Amino acid sequence: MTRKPLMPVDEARAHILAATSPLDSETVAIRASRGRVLAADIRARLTQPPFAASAMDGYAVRMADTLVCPVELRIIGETPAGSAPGPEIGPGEAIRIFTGAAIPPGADAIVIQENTRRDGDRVEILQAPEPGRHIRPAGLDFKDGDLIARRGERLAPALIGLLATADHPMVPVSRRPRVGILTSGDELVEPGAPRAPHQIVSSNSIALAALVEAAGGIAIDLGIARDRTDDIQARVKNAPKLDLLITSGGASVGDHDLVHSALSGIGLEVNFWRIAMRPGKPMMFGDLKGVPFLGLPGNPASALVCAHVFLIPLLRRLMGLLPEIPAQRLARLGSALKANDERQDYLRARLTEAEDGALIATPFPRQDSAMLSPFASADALLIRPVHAPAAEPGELVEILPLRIPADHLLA
Ligand SMILES: Nc1nc2c(c(=O)[nH]1)N[C@H]1C(S)=C(S)[C@@H](COP(=O)(O)OP(=O)(O)OC[C@H]3O[C@@H](n4cnc5c(N)ncnc54)[C@H](O)[C@@H]3O)O[C@H]1N2
Ligand code: MOO
Repeated sequence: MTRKPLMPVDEARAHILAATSPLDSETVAIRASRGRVLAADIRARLTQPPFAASAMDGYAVRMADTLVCPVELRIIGETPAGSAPGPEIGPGEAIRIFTGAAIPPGADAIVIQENTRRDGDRVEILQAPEPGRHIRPAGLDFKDGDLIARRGERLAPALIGLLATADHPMVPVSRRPRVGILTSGDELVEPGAPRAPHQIVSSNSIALAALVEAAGGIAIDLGIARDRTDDIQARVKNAPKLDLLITSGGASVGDHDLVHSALSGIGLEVNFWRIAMRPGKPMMFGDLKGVPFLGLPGNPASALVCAHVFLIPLLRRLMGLLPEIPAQRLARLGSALKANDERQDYLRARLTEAEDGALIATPFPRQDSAMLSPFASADALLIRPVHAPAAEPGELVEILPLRIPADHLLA
């Protein structure tokens, strides 16, 4: 039996991204916006700081009075943060001022209190300030109407703070993708449920749901379908409204691998099936009556590798996220590797640091796609290109970090 050549990983990802588009938007309170993705450019609604402000506790003075120090000035008022600016300072005068307070008219420098000696309503300036020293001009951070955030940016803590500062109590964000996750297999039972000796505990939908939620989506569990066409179809048909359907298992070529035929019976149009990737070869992508469909292999490591390589970019696309700085990094290989075949390999690997600070990626010796224990302690996926020649320790290799907090893990 001859087969079409397997589709390269990059091509498969490009197909997925080309076939999907960002979801519509909604408005949320800025306090509830962490991890969401801006659906519009945002402009400042005020100038920040709105007034020239002192950056230190001390005395507002006129430069002209402090050219020769020490010099004694008369204190004509006191301005804490939150008060209206003090009266205009005339020659020989100063105002006691605190961090964040408005600079009084006439003042053009702040002398920090450590450089003064106070005596009643008089202050001795011991050291001449520099012009404008410790004064934050109005608009130092941004001005009213400035573009301060772009559509497609993820709302991380600093950006949330910026938008709050710019007087935005509500922000427009893209809707969180609703992702239905269907598991299939007669051998599977939920954790904690009674099971026969020939059954195993289902983990894929749970791990995938965790990844979907971490990436900013809403995971909707469609349960475990038995290896029967009608059960697979019924669970999909009865699902609530979805933006993406994922299945795990039943993607391969065995007599009980029914996902393709069952979903084709209810309108699935396959975009591609089988890719040049290990693990993950039987992955499928298509469209089920307008809902994108990603059929992941059942082996737990295969499902999760495919999720990192395809599902996360797909969720990013649905949320309209701007392209990120490529997540891939270079590391030194920690152990020898054999030549690779026609499938791009994603090896679960541990990262350590060399004395010079460089990363060293050492693949786990066992890479069986049924094994989750190496995956759970892996720091990265080490990517072996198609037909890569044998490699020696120390050679540079590409890795996809799993633990460095990328923005998709902030949600
Ligand atoms: N003749 C061939 N056989 C297989 C091929 C092939 O090309 N020709 N491909 C192999 C590859 S590669 C993979 S990957 C698997 C994937 O097969 P399926 O997607 O059909 O997955 P299943 O057969 O349903 O399950 C595989 C394996 O994973 C376990 N599993 C399934 N779901 C879960 C779950 N939710 N939680 C935990 N474990 C799960 C299942 O019990 C099986 O052990 O096919 C190869 N075969
Ligand atoms: O793709 Mo399978 O995932 O090689 O085990």
